[in-house]
Amino acid sequence: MILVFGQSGQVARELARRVPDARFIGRTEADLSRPQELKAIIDLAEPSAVINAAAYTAVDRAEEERDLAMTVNGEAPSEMAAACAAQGIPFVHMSTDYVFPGKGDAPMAPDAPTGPINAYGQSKLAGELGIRAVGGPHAILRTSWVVSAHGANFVKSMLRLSETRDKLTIVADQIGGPTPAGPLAAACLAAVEALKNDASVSGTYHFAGAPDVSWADFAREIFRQAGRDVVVEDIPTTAFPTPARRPHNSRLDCSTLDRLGISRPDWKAELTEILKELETA
Ligand SMILES: NC(=O)C1=CN([C@@H]2O[C@H](COP(=O)(O)OP(=O)(O)OC[C@H]3O[C@@H](n4cnc5c(N)ncnc54)[C@H](OP(=O)(O)O)[C@@H]3O)[C@@H](O)[C@H]2O)C=CC1
Ligand SMILES: Cc1cn([C@H]2C[C@H](O)[C@@H](COP(=O)(O)OP(=O)(O)O[C@H]3O[C@@H](C)C(=O)[C@@H](O)[C@H]3O)O2)c(=O)[nH]c1=O
Ligand SMILES: [Mg+2]
Repeated sequence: MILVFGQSGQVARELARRVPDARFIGRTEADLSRPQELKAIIDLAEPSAVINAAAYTAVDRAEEERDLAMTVNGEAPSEMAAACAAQGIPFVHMSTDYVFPGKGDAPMAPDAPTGPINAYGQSKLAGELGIRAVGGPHAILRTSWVVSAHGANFVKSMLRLSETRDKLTIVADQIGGPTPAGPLAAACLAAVEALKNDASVSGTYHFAGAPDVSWADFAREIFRQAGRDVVVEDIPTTAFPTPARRPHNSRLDCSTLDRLGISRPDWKAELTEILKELETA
């Protein structure tokens, strides 16, 4: 039995579709702000693998709640990794493009130097370092710009804004790969299988949708596919002030994914599926 931390989040819901017999632990059963309780939960469940799909993901709010973000994203995953290592079972975790400073325009390889420029990124980097320090069989999948028919994400924000606006200004100088949560959940499961067969695939991987685009281009494709008549105006990041700084370059070099037997998903095709799901919801 696979144990999943997270229940209502984007990736947790997509995992539930693919492995209905996994056990999903929500916030009421395991609060990641209390990491010291996680080992007992894992020990008691005796899972064959653990996937952590829970995280503090409110990027702007994290600037105000640094300690909470650090506990949930930094300490909790390290505790999970330690419990998994003690049992000798695979631990799969997700991290983010926001661990990088985002300079230049070349895609970042998994071993490129990190240097987060916001509190969320710092907390996610702490989680990565903790998991690696434990040293058990693990996979860290760094992903970016996750979207799905559920939860809070850019696709749903854009559709909501289009109800009241016929023109939007969207930043065009932050570039990255929008990542559909369904294929990301499948990638987590592929990582579990790969680790079961061969623990030497342990390490950090990049998994993002292709092709890389700006948020403005992403918004235009959302409105095109959804048939919404909204004009998107390109603006620089400086014209859209937010509490958290965001990296300009979020391109992830995903070329080592073949070690897990997977490749980058085509986000435009997946967006079509997400919009269909939202229409019938
Ligand atoms: N969303 C994105 O754009 C990106 C996400 N990632 C990473 O991918 C992974 C999955 O993200 P995604 O599915 O989008 O995240 P969501 O924000 O959709 O879901 C996060 C989940 O974590 C849960 N959670 C938050 N705080 C706690 C807590 N203290 N105790 C227990 N559970 C908690 C939330 O529960 P509740 O519903 O009760 O609040 C929610 O179910 C995360 O590791 C994230 O950092 C990486 C790059 C981009
Ligand atoms: C609503 C809106 C957003 N924007 C910009 C702000 C921001 O740069 C970009 C995306 O906005 P969001 O609030 O969705 O971005 P954000 O929540 O920071 O998304 C990030 O979440 C975390 C969890 C990650 O790990 C990252 O990979 C990334 O997905 O769009 C505009 O330019 N105009 C607008 O009208
Ligand atoms: Mg957000």
